[in-house]
Amino acid sequence: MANHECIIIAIAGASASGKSLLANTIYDELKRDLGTNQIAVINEDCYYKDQSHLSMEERIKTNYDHPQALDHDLLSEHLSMLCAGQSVQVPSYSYSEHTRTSDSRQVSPKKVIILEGILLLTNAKLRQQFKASVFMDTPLDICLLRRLQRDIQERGRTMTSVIEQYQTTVRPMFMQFIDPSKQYADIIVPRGGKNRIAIDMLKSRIQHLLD
Ligand SMILES: Nc1ncnc2c1ncn2[C@@H]1O[C@H](COP(=O)(O)OP(=O)(O)O)[C@@H](O)[C@H]1O
Ligand SMILES: Nc1ccn([C@@H]2O[C@H](COP(=O)(O)O)[C@@H](O)[C@H]2O)c(=O)n1
Repeated sequence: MANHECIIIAIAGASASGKSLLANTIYDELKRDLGTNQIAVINEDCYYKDQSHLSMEERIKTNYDHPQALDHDLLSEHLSMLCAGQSVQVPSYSYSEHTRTSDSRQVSPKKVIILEGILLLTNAKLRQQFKASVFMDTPLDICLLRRLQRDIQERGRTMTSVIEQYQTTVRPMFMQFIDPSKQYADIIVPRGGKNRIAIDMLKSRIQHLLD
């Protein structure tokens, strides 16, 4: 597929603010009209830098909420390739191993790409690639409760480790990088990923851009 035009929508905001839920809801509802070949969700977390050369003790010390933890150059390159009609291999990431796995996911060019991730709006090069951007404005206490539950159930963490990480890096980096990046969003969504009016507005905007 050469000279492929694509619409990239970015969804940013705090950890556990409902980014994945919003991205996956829009994906599920639009794929019925567009077909699965025409829309994909890509998670910024897949672009955390590989740390296989570090010991587990060192990996645990990484600040995963700082922009430097992510390979935004590779993400930007992959978006350019997709928009140029080329397939990409999206890395696969393990939250329990704190590094990339040996797997990857092939993503072929799509008309619509929904990106979701905490630090997407902090990077000027990435921002230029987005047709529209969203910031999830969910209260931080709600995010913390959801993260606590999710990280213990799904990411192999303990209550103590989630609280420790939240105090040392997650909250400070939200204040330093993520919250200020809200200024770059086109749409600010309150109350999280089940906000029906926001879901419908974004779907309409995407349909409009496709027409
Ligand atoms: N509006 C909501 N009501 C109840 N639970 C929610 C809501 N939004 C998100 N969650 C739950 O909170 C957790 C984090 O949501 P998620 O969409 O994965 O956040 P993010 O992608 O921003 O980290 C998930 O377990 C999700 O099911
Ligand atoms: N090895 C890692 C990598 C990332 N994190 C945390 O993930 C959060 C971002 O993912 P969301 O799905 O919550 O948006 C981020 O706040 C990192 O702290 C981690 O704990 N370990």
